[in-house]
Amino acid sequence: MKRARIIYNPTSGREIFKRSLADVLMKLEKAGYEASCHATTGEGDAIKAAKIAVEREYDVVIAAGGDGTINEVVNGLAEQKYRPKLGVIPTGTTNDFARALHIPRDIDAAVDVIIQNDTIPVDIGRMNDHYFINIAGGGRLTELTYEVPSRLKTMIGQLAYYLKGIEMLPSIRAAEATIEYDGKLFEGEIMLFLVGLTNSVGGFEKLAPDSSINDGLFTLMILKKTNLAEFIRIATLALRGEHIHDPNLIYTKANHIKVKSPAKMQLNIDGEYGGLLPAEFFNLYRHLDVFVPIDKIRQEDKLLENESHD
Ligand SMILES: Nc1ncnc2c1ncn2[C@@H]1O[C@H](COP(=O)(O)OP(=O)(O)OP(=O)(O)O)[C@@H](O)[C@H]1O
Repeated sequence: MKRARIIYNPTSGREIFKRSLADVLMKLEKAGYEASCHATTGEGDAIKAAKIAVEREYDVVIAAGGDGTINEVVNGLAEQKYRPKLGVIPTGTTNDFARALHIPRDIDAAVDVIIQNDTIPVDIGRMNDHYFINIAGGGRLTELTYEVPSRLKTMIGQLAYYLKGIEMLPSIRAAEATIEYDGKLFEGEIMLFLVGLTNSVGGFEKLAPDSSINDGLFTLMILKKTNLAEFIRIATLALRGEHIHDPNLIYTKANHIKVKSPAKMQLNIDGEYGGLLPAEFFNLYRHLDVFVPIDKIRQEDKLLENESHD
């Protein structure tokens, strides 16, 4: 009998998952799984729980929560030799990873996706010693480091705030940066850089419209030094996916990226504070098998290859 471990964040989103837990366990049991669960207790607990699930050789780990919980579960799995297949039940406030994989937000429908048993191998990002599923990046935000506690939104999420008129926009300053990407070199003043895995991030659903979840490549975006008006103009274009040809932006694909700066530039990884530069990024090609609604995925040519069914 296959064994599934549910790791869920009881505080995620509107705390709806707890009420469905018994139904989810029963549904999995009916589908032939021996299922058990772990409720996370706070920051970092899902990492530990995922590592324990690896030690206990579960066949499947199901992360129920928002992107923060999935990020932690992936951080617990990514370095292990044996990696259980990953199921996702998106119950958070932000569910960009699930959206990119067309995993439904309805709990029952998300469990059905796992039961249907179709998986695809998905790329995972590594920034220094940490793993990410959606996006990482950096920019020089004067003062902001101290104003905003550790739980920063993604860089682009911050852009969304700025667009809504929050007064932090003027605190983005250009800084000198050196960015090496797959043998190419950029040197100059930048406002920010982003390293994306999925196409939709923090409400910007067309941020990287051509990104594939399993081609081994990041979408690298480098926004060169601009004035405030230009910055807002480009962010507005990004809402519509029309930023990618803008001359102020380098928009390209890369597998290995190194960034350094003489300035103190802060990093962000999947919406959390990620320390300061320098940073090195690796794309871990098809590193995790994730349950997906294969019919929906098939409609997207990009993800057609290498699906598996067992
Ligand atoms: N029992 C808990 N109490 C408080 N925080 C928790 C608990 N369990 C996990 N967490 C933390 O909550 C963070 C956010 O969780 P998650 O992304 O699942 O939900 P979310 O609804 O998207 O969150 P948020 O609304 O805070 O953005 C996790 O990264 C984790 O560190």
